[in-house]
Amino acid sequence: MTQPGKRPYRPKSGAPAKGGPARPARPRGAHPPRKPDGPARPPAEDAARRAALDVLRAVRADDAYANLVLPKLLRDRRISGRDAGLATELAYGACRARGLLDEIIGECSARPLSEVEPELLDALRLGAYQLLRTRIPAHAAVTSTVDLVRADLGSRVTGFANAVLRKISERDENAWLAALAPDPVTDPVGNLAARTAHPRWIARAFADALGSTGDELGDALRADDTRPLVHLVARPGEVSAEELAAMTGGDPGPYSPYAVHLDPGSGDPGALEPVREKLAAVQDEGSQLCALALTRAPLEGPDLAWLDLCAGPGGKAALLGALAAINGGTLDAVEQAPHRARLVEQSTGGLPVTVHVADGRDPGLAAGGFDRVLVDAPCTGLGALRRRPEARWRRQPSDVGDLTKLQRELLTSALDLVRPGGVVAYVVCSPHLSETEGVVSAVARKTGATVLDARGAFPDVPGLGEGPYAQLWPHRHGTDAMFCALLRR
Ligand SMILES: C[S@@+](CC[C@H](N)C(=O)[O-])C[C@H]1O[C@@H](n2cnc3c(N)ncnc32)[C@H](O)[C@@H]1O
Repeated sequence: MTQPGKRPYRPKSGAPAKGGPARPARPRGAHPPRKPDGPARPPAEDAARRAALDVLRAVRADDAYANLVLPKLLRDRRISGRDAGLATELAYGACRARGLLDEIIGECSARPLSEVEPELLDALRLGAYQLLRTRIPAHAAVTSTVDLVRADLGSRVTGFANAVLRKISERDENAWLAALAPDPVTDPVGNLAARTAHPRWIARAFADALGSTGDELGDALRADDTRPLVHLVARPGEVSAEELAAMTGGDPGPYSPYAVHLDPGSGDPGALEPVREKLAAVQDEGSQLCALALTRAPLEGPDLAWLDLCAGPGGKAALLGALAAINGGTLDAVEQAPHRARLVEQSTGGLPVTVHVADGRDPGLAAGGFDRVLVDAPCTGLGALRRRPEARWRRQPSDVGDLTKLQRELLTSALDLVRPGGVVAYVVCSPHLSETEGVVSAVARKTGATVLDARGAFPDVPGLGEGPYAQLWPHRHGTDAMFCALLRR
């Protein structure tokens, strides 16, 4: 069974049959001989699945990020072309669908999942994903997975793996969902959470923010399985979006005057000449819009001193610094983590930006000393799940409480640092109402700050919500789900 809208993987015709006679068991830990000039490589036909399995293991055992581990692993093992495509589909797909895969594996396992050794469970996830969400023939999915299990764990568990996978293969994904997903009438959010392989609490958070438990909620959740286009930001004063589009073969973005969208498959954006020469950088168009919203809010009086209170790694600081340079102003950029502060220094080199390694809650800067302040606060990142395949299962509802406390403290500090009449933009990459409206309304109540209608600072962007906040969405705008509130002290 394939997901609607997903391009299924089709094995190359003439590919070696995986359902053929069983190969002799390879003793545990044994691999093909190491070539003198490189690392050990598994047989070519299994290189993709081996890579995908190693990514699943790194994500589980080391808390690694799949989208950082996989490209390195493909490079190191010299996996390219069709094999790299398959490895990517399997690794990212199995990470995204993990909760759903586990539920189905649990139904087919004679023992509880908590008693299945983690390395075996990784392999079962890889096999289940192939069975349920690709067009790889069932016998190939089962046999190749059992081969990996045998190579890594020995023959003692191959019978168990084989039995579980064969049982999974008796139904397609829709049939499993019909059996396992909550009833769509009495529990529409639970049903969509299961159908789109999201934890229920995240589907609930999206439903609350959208005011939808129906089609739009489904669209929002499905957007987390799409691969985002790469967006560039043209550095103001250096190059226009039109010039950058001509230099890169991309298209100007629909909303930000500095955005360029690259075609899928245009390769590593870091290798593009305008990016190497710092005329442009990779930045989601939604992030550009939120940084611009700070500069677009109406302001009376001086407008030269700007502050970015959570600046690392420096994407918004670079855009704000370039605009400040054009206006004859300056930007102070605060970042708590020293290594991220160094990234801010790198991204803002040559601009009128001063970087401070400090806690934004008490950065040691003059109270009331700034005309405009950006708080791009640490958050759950639920608005960028499409960028982090494993994130939806790693984040926990308990994360929200700690983060909202920090967010309230940072926003309160920003309102102390801005001058009377000045503007604060509060931004998070999450639509979770506790992190968005909850934080802003609590702080506005406590400090007496005025909440402005932020939508006016997003000209020509439709579908921002009921206001006074601006909420972007991947399924509406093609951006991350960024939230922006504007407050006046
Ligand atoms: C969402 S990121 C900011 C992204 C950044 N504005 C950009 O566009 O590149 C939040 C940043 O806040 C930093 N941070 C976390 N707690 C902080 C604190 N108490 N004070 C200052 N920075 C903090 C994190 O290290 C992280 O770099």
